[in-house]
Amino acid sequence: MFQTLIDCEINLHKNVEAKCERNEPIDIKEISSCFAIDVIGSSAFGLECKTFEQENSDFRVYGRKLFAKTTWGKLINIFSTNFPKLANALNIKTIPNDVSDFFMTVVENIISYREQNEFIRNDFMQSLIKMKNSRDPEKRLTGEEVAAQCAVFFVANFETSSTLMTFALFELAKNQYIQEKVRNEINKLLNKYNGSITYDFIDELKYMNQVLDEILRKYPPVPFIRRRCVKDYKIPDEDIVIEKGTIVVIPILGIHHDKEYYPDPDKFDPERFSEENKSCRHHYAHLPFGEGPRICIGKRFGLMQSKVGLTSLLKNYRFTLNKETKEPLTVDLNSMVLETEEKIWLDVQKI
Ligand code: HEM
Repeated sequence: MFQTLIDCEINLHKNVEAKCERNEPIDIKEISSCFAIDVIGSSAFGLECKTFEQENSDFRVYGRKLFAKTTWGKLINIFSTNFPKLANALNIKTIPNDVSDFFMTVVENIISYREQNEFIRNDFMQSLIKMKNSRDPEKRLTGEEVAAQCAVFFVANFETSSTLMTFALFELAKNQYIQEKVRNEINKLLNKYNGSITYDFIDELKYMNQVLDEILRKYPPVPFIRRRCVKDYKIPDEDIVIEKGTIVVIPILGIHHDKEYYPDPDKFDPERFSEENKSCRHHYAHLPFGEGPRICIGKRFGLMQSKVGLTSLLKNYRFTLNKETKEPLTVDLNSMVLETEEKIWLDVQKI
C-alpha cells in the first residue's frame, strides 16, 4: 500500500509543476481531490485512475456526483440516518443509482479479470476477493458486498483526506513561518533517508503531525458524528437521563472550538499539539476520527496519504494566498463534509 501512495505522488507533483511553469494559481481542493482519487483507486481497486490527466475521468465524475450538494440530497440523508428502517422499507437510497451501478460494474470487471487471468495484487481488493471465495460461509462475501466495501472506502477517503490537505495548504500559505518550519523538517529527514520518502521517514515527521492535528481541530472534515444510546444513561451531576434509543449528536466542530479546551480557538497554532500541551487536555477534546469501537478505520492511511502529499509539494514549492481567495472563508452548509463556499486559490513558486 505504501508504494502505491508513493507512485501517486509523482502525478501530483507533475500537475503542480505544470501549473507553476505556466504561472497559474491552483485550486487546491481540486488537486487534493485528484490525488485522493488516484490513491484510493489504486490502493482499493488496483486501478490507475489518471485523474489528473483526464478532467472527466469516471472516478472524478462519479466522485463529484456522490458529493453533489443539493437540498434534496441533504434531506434524504437526514431522513435515512434518523429513520433507517422506514427508509429501507420505502427503498430510499442515499447513493444515486448510476453511482452505485458504476461501482458495481467496476468491481465486477476487476474480479472477473483477476480470476480469469489468475492475476494477484497485494491490495485491498485482493483481500476482498479472498473473502468472496472463502469456504467459511460466515466469512464469505457476495459480489455486491465486495462492491459495497470498495464504495465505502472510496467515499470515506475521498472528501475527508482531500479536505485535510486543502486546509493544511491554506493555513501554511497564510503562516509562512510555519510552512518554512515544516519544510525544514522535511529536508532534514530527506537527508537522513537519502532523499527517499519511506515509511520510517513519514513516521518521523513529528512537527507535520502537530500541524495536521491542529488542522483537524480547526477544520474537522466530519463536523459531527451520531450515536444511538443503547441503554438509559444518567449524565453524572446532572438531572438529565438519555433514554435508550435516543440519537445523540456529538458536535466535533463545536468541541474543537470550545475555549475551555482551546483558548483563542480561531488561531492556527500547532503548538497546541506538542506532547506537553496534549497531555494537559481531555483525550476526547480532539475527535477528528471519532472514537470508540466505530472510530475511523482509515485514520492511519488518511494521515499517511496527507503526509506523503504535503511532503511532495512542500519540498519543491512555496505556497502563498492568491488574491482571488476571499477571506474570511464561509462554510458551505449544504455539504456533508466541512467545505467552503468559495474556492481556495494558491500561488505556487518553485524552490
Ligand atoms: C483525514 C481523513 C479522514 C477523516 C478526518 C475521517 C473521519 C472519520 C470519522 C469522523 C468517522 C466516524 C467515526 C465515528 O463514528 O466514531 C469515520 C469513519 C470511517 N472512515 Fe474515516 N476519515 C478519514 C479517512 C478515511 C480513510 C482514508 C478511509 C479508508 C481508506 C476511511 C474509512 C472509514 C470507514 C470505513 C469508516 C466507518 C467505520 C465504522 O463505521 O466502523 N476514512 N471516518
